[in-house]
This record gives sequence, C-alpha cells and structure tokens, in this order.
Amino acid sequence: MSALDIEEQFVEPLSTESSKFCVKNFIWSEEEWPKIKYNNYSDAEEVPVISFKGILDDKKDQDYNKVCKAMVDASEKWGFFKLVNHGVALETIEELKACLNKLFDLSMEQKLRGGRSSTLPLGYSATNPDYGTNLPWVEILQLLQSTPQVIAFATKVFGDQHQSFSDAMIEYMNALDKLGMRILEMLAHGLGLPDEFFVRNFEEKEATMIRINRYPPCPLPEKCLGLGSHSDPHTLTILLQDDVGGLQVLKNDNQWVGISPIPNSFVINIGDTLEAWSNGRLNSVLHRAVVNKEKQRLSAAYFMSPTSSAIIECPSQLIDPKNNPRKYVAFTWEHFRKELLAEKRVVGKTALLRYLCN
Ligand SMILES: O=C(O)CCC(=O)C(=O)O
Ligand SMILES: [Fe+2]
Repeated sequence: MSALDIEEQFVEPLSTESSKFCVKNFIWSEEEWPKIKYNNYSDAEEVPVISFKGILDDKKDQDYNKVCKAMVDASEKWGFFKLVNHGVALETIEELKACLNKLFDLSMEQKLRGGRSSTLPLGYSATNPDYGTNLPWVEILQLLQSTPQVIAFATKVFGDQHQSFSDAMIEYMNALDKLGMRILEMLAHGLGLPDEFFVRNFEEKEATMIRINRYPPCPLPEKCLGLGSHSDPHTLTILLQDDVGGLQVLKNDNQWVGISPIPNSFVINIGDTLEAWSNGRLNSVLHRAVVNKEKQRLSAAYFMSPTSSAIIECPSQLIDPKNNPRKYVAFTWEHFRKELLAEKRVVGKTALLRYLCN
C-alpha cells in the first residue's frame, strides 16, 4: 500500500457516528514523531527495579531502610522505577485486564453508553476529539476511585450484567490504594520525613483517578503517538502495562528511553504534585506512549491524588535557604486540578510553572 493510501485509511476502532477519522487525522507535528520503536529497549540504561520481597511484613529494619532509600534515589534520578513482589494479588490484576479487554472489545455504540455525560463526568472516550490536532491514538476509560461512579459507568454499559466489571475495578482500585499508600510512606521514610507525612493527606479517596488506555494497532506508528509527551500532574502514578511495550521516558540527556515490560510488575512514577512537595528532589519526568503496527496494547494508570483541600508545601527539613531555596509556593490539589481542567490538555511539563516562587 502506498504511503498516501495508508493515510486515507478509515480508522474504525477510534471513530464514532459523529467523529469519523482516517489515519491522516492522527498524524502529529513532525518534531513529535517518535524515532525509537515501541520494542526498542536495546541501548537503554534501564530504570531501577525495586522489590518488596521480605519487607511487606511491616518490619522497619535495615532492609526496609535500604529499599526506601533506593526508591528515593530512583525517583531523583529517573522519576521512574519498576516494582516487583509488590503484594497485589495476580488474580486481582488478571481479572481487571480481562474485564477491560472485554469492555474495549464491545461495539462502539455500547461503549459510548458509558461516555462522558451530565450524569457521568468521566467515562469512555475514543481518542480525544476535543484536542483538534495531535490526536492521541488511543481509547480511554477514566474513572474516579468512587464505587458509585464505577457502578454508574458499568451499569450504563452492561446494564444488570455489570457486577463482574464493577467488582474487578473496585477490588483493583482498593488494592492499588493500599500499595500507593505504602509507597508514599516509604518515600517519606527515605526522605527522612515522618512516615505519615504524605499519607495523612490522602483521606479523600475519590480524588484519585484511574485512566485506562487501549492503543489499537496503528498502520503509521512513525508519525502517530498513543499519548504525547507529558508529565503526570498528580502525586504518584502506578502504571500497569501488558507485555507489548510502548512507554518511553525522557532522560535528563534529552534521549527517549523505552521501558521494557517485565511480568507481574508495576511502573511507578512521580507526579508534579510530589515534585513540588519535595522541592524538586523527587522528579516528575516527561514520558509518552508510542504505538505499533502489529499489536494492541493495554495500560492502566492509577493516579494517586491527595484530598482536595490538602496543602502542598515542601516541609522545611527539605529546604536549605542557601543551596536549595524554596521553589514553589503552597497550593491545594483542588486549585491545581481546577487549573488543569481549564487548560484541557497538558503538554510537556509546564503545569507546575504557575506555582514557581517569584
Ligand atoms: O500507556 C502508557 O504506558 C503510558 C500512560 C500514561 O502515561 C498516562 O496515562 O498518563
Ligand atoms: Fe502519564
């Protein structure tokens, strides 16, 4: 097929009755075209792998201290690490993946019953037609960590057959909340702060959101992107990915590096809010998702977010007025979230600039 024919191809998996797309509608501006393929991890200096093996029993001994320190080191250098032996049951993860694939395999008409509406502020969407240009090559489901919202969505799509989907989603989110709280406690410990320094701000579970991405195979992966370069504005992201590959991280030398998937692991990354909370010591790093011709890919990003009224302010222990002065003014998650919503699209890493001191 000629290049032109490919660009004219109809994109069925991402088209709806009201928005019909062909491949050329998804072509990004040239400077964004990914030069590294989805499965190229070859010259990657890999992001660190952290294991919770032997430390899940709440003994805060030498080993625990070491792992906390390693987590902080990885978050400073990469803003990313992989987590194995994480304690989330394999069954919980497999159930979730199965339910999600079943959902995305439904007809567009059925999925759109769970689309964003006045009674459902989040929900399903095919790409993001609001963006206009640089459309992401992805189907998305976004839901808050809220049992009523999960059930409302699932009922719209599956009717009275919603139970297995709702149960899998709620069980998964509860397990990830537990894991996320543990990670935040360990990061605080590794930074020399009281263990509860971050977690005491996470009482409002509904502030946290899950975003599931399914990227269909793409006939023109060299000019399209599943998700463009962005940093996550939330506090901490726990990403589940399948074995296909496509997540790439921007290293500090401005090179994109592919994150190889490893079985039964999570990818953890620092969000903008945690960067501000630690005065830039923990790093919220740019990343993107590239797509490929052959295989669809599933990922689920669990964005831990603090209670709306929580005040994000770096504690004085982490500030040195001479060598490491305060970088950000205090803000609430509620304020930041409103600003982000008004902006519609976060591109690059600019979200935090509004809170820079001076
Ligand atoms: O699919 C991926 O690997 C990345 C997803 C992501 O970065 C996001 O949803 O914010
Ligand atoms: Fe992200």
